[in-house]
Amino acid sequence: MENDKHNHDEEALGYQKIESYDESKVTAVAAHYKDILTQLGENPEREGLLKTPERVAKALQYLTHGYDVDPAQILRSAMFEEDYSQMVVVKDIEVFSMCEHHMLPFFGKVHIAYIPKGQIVGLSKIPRVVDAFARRLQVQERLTNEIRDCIQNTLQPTGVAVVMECKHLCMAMRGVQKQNSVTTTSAFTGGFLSNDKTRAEFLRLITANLH
Ligand SMILES: Nc1nc2c(ncn2[C@@H]2O[C@H](COP(=O)(O)OP(=O)(O)OP(=O)(O)O)[C@@H](O)[C@H]2O)c(=O)[nH]1
Ligand SMILES: [Zn+2]
Repeated sequence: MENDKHNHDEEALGYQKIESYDESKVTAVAAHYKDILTQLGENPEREGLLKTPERVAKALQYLTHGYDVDPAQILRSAMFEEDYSQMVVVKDIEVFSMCEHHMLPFFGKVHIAYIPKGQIVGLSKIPRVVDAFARRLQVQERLTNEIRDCIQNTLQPTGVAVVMECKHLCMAMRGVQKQNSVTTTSAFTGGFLSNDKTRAEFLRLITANLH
């Protein structure tokens, strides 16, 4: 009974609370990681590594749990009619994702704005949508566009703006080894695309030090 209620709540919210893992997937992925440790020249039987394959399998399951989340449903679960038609900006949202090329992290900040057209959304749902797309194998450009498209198509505001600034560990710890470079991507719809003043106002608000 308690369990039924829990599942029902998760369905309504559109996301799963990650407190449990798919044990059969953990076992399968862990077996591969045991082999990988051996291939890397390690001894998977030494004490410090005994539980490592299972930990890595769980970590990867967590870091890709966005595949099991419905981002549009997250927004739909908290949309309210409200007579407010100015820009709403949520800035400095931390984002952690993994590049699909190397499966290494990229992370930074995302700034999001929308201009409501009759409906607003619960503020916390915006970072939840970011996480739903970020906790997958990604490229920064697609992640930026997916967040924009989800907010635009679900909330149907007058415009959406997304700016993301990230460091990519595949560029810092290996490869070209540039530790300080930051990649910025952006995606706009509606007024943010067609109206220079609206876009400038958004860019001013995300760079302003108001608090
Ligand atoms: N556009 C884009 N490229 C990314 C992202 N994350 C990683 N990359 C790039 O994906 C590319 C993959 O290129 P490859 O030449 O196949 O891989 P590689 O030999 O490991 O390349 P290097 O990183 O230059 O050593 C690299 O240039 C990475 O910097 C991302 O989010 N967006
Ligand atoms: Zn990469």
